[in-house]
Amino acid sequence: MNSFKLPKAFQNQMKGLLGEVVYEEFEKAIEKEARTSIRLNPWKEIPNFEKTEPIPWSENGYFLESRPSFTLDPSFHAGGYYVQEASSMFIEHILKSLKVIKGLFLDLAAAPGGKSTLLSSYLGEEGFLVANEVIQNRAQILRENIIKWGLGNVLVSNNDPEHFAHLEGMFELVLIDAPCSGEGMFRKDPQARVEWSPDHVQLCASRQKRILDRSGALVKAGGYLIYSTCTFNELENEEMIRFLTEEFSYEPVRVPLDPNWKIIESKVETESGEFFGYRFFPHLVEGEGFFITVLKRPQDALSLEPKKVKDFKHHYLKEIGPKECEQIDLELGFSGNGTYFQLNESYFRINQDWKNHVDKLSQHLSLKYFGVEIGKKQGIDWIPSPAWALSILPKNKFETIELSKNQALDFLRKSDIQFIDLPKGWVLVCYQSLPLGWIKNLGNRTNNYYPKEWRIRNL
Ligand SMILES: C[S@@+](CC[C@H](N)C(=O)[O-])C[C@H]1O[C@@H](n2cnc3c(N)ncnc32)[C@H](O)[C@@H]1O
Repeated sequence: MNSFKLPKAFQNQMKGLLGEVVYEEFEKAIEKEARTSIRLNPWKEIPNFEKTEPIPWSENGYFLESRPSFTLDPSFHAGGYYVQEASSMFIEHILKSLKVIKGLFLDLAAAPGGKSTLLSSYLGEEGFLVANEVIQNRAQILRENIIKWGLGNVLVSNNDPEHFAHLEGMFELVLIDAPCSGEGMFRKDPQARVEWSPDHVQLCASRQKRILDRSGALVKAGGYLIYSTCTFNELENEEMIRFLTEEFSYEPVRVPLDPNWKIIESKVETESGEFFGYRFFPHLVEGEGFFITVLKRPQDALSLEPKKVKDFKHHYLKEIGPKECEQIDLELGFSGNGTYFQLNESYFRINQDWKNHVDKLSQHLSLKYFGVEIGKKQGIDWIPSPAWALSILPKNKFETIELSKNQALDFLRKSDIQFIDLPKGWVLVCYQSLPLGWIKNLGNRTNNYYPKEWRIRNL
């Protein structure tokens, strides 16, 4: 039983939404323990994962029997899976059922990266995602999670929604997982109950309007805007659909539902017709409270396809010419259509198809990461970066060793590990075949190159 009582005004609001009788069930449900679920990385296989109960709307989502210590599981640090509550995974169903084109996506409020890793998985090698977070230290966590997920199809930026003004009509899909009053988190996060008040709901709604005001025009013609919150009240949900349809031209989208899922469809009357929202109540769904809506940008809206910049100039990003890119690919054992940029001496690789987009994005956004950071070049040698180890790019030029669980945890603690017969030079260390990072055998000692800021502490 939670020691933080539900605020009276919240109880009344929910009774208004659900009725007195159903409210009782709702209240009982939020006093119960939340179920733990994970979403597997479809590009990284965990050999020993025993598939548990699947999440009905997600191909890669599973409920776990109990909550293990994820920190003590090396496969988690290797980006083999992401811990995410089940309702949020519904985005996968939306993308698949609407067959959203795998183009340029934007996740405007992305940290810590739950939904970004889902979008990255959906896009795979065919699309590219801008994962943006306004708060600097949260953008760092987002960067770490994107690097560990490892697909190389993401650019992480640290900007206010305001800074996207020059990118109107550029995105196939814009996701706004808005900061909200967090009513759907009352079970998982009791502190959310303390912070809740009707005034806070109003404050969140004003902030959401500000964010939507700056993002409504970013979607290209025929593309989609997805808006979601982890709160139940109408002010932060249905009202935002009304706001969007008043400010921008959008068409309604209805998402197919299986009645067994018990997701509640909400119909919203607007001047532009009837729109739809989807609410996840914890007494009906095995997941946290959630609201999501999808809107489609009409075909006659603006679209922006970035053109090739002839003389790309940037104050810290350097473009690498095609000849040198080919040479690097050859040296590192990559095939396919990669292109490189250099930033602070380090080389970053992206799929050539997204180069013009990255050129354009880099002119307007504060980049924290993009593609895969390969590493630095020292003479004819490469100093491989931790991000390359964690990426799905090949690492065939290096020796590899498989670690036991205890050795893997020592590596992740950045401790020294004793090895017998370790090859000389850079060695890729893996746990259950999933790469974790690099060590370098200098003969008389071995250095552990796991990033200091990611190391696991006190465990
Ligand atoms: C619900 S969380 C996002 C969770 C994330 N999408 C995920 O699935 O892991 C909302 C995010 O919005 C960010 N945020 C707060 N104020 C904001 C603002 N004014 N504009 C844009 N984002 C904001 C917060 O820092 C937070 O990371």
